[in-house]
Amino acid sequence: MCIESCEQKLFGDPKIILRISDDVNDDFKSKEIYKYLQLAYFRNGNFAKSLEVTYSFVIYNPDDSMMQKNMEFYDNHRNSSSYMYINRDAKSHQVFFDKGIEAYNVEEYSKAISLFEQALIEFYKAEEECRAVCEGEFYVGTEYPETPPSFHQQIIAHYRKVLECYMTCPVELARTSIKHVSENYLPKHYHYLQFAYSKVNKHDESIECSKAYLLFHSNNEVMQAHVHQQMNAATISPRQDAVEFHTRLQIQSELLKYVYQNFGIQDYDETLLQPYPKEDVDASEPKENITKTELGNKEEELHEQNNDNEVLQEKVEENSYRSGREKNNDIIDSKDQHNERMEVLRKRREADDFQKKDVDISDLLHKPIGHHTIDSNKILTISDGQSLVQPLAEGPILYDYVTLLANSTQMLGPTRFALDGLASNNECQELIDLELAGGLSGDGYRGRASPHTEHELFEGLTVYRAVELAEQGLLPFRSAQLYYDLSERVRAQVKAYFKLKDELYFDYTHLVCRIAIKGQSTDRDDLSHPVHGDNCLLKEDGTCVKDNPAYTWRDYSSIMYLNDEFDGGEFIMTDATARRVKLQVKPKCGRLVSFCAGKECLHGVKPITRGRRCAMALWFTQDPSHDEQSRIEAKKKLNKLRERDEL
Ligand SMILES: O=C(O)CCC(=O)C(=O)O
Ligand SMILES: [Fe+2]
Repeated sequence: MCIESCEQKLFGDPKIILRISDDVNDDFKSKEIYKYLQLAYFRNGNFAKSLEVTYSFVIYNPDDSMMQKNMEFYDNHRNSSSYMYINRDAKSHQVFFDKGIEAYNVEEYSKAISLFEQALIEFYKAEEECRAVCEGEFYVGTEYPETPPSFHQQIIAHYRKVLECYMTCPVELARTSIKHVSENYLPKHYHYLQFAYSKVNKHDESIECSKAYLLFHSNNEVMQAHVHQQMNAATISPRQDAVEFHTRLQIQSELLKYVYQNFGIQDYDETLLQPYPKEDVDASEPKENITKTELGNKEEELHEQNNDNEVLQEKVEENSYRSGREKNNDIIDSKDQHNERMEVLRKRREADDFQKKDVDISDLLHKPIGHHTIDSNKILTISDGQSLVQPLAEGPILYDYVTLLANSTQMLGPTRFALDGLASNNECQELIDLELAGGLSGDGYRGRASPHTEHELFEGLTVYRAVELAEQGLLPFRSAQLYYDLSERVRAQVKAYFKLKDELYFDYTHLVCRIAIKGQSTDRDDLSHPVHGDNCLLKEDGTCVKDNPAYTWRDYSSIMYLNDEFDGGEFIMTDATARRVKLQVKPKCGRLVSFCAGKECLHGVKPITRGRRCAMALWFTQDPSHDEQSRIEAKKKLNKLRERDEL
């Protein structure tokens, strides 16, 4: 009642306020109105204004051929150099954002920071205004044509419309033309800011921005790596502005989903529920240089997105159109400024292209995936500690005799690490002897002696069999116990390093040796173990799907190597193509590699061309229903054997 009386005072009797038709509204939205306006200005002899309106229209509607022609007319007009190209509808958040990118491109990071920060303030202000408008007038319209809607139907319809309108706000604010919305627009701010802040040594602010970005795309490897890399990251929260926005967006989306699901609404636009769809991590290469290549890509994206703008702005010249200039200072480019900006962009892109260039994999594309790889131009070889900067541990190292060799960042992807010294030379030798004495040909592979390559033999020994043989007096009890204890040592370290809160269970414990078959192993181009993910099936198109018969419940994998007296046999990790090797680790006694079991950690083993390569391979799960039963049995037997020994 109160609102109504205010409105009546201000706008008069609501009954006589005519509703603006959808057609008129649409014309305003698509800026159709400018077509009339440009003609009116032109007829009136106000070329400057006519150009301004035409330009503003064309930026938004680049496909309109009639207005494009008008634009050409102005371009060719003898006085055109004296007119400015002004976008009268430039949104201030976008203006600040574009200028932020310009500053970033010329490496003026402090300036870029203040521009991006201002862009965020403007964005959130505009988003709030947008939502306020959503709460405005509502007409049920034609949705219930036959009978007038009931009170309850009207409420649902209104509620739905308001929520849908809310959800379109961030999308509309990222719109650059009638057909183009700058994808991922808001998160990009945080992406740029995290980089800019770290450049000016504001590391806490940088982490806040990485964490803000991760709210929108929790799988982004670059941001994850950035957060992991920082010791104090756990104590820093994501930016408050992003948290508030993201939380509200999620609530709105949940409410809208509820409306769709509970009021029988089937015909709805699913994209509305998720304005920032998941980033396709698979499609992007693992980034080796944190943020730089990533930002390089973003720039290109932005460049494309602004292309229409740039083509038009290229024709701009310094001039005397004072009033417009004063009014629209921020959105005017002189030709010189513009050319200079383009040159900086071009150089930057060239540098990034160079960085992005890597070994060509096209020759491998017709070969079955996983079986053949090629080393990246920038392949990283981890062979000993000295070749790497002392890494920052992402989680605690439990044993003082252990040294961290590489963290996730240094291993060029998320959820991985390597360390040295987890087993002594004597311990390694004892396990190798154990395998020699009790290992079975093709164990774990239905007895196939060469399950991965015809050039090698494969043998394995489970912890259960080791204990069983010890029980029968065929193997030393001590060695079986050592096998069990060492695997337990690895489990504890993996759980600690990855800071896992839930329990980590063994899924499978295997002592394995791969043996080069003499005489045929030197001239081969296959792998000892083809590239794969441990919980997914690698498809020809490079995707890795968590499906039967893969061990989909596996979460983490670890290999602890026992020796180095062989040729080849490097553990390798590839990029998402599964063909380009980005990283290789040379096995040696006590060296552990640990990594995620999924598609983000595609790995394999290079051919062993001489000798016998032994390792303890362990697969872990957080699903208690897959806790390795035979291992539990083995433990019981070990306890009994110990008691027997002690008696
Ligand atoms: O032995 C290695 O280095 C890796 C083996 C492996 O990836 C596997 O058995 O799944
Ligand atoms: Fe594996």
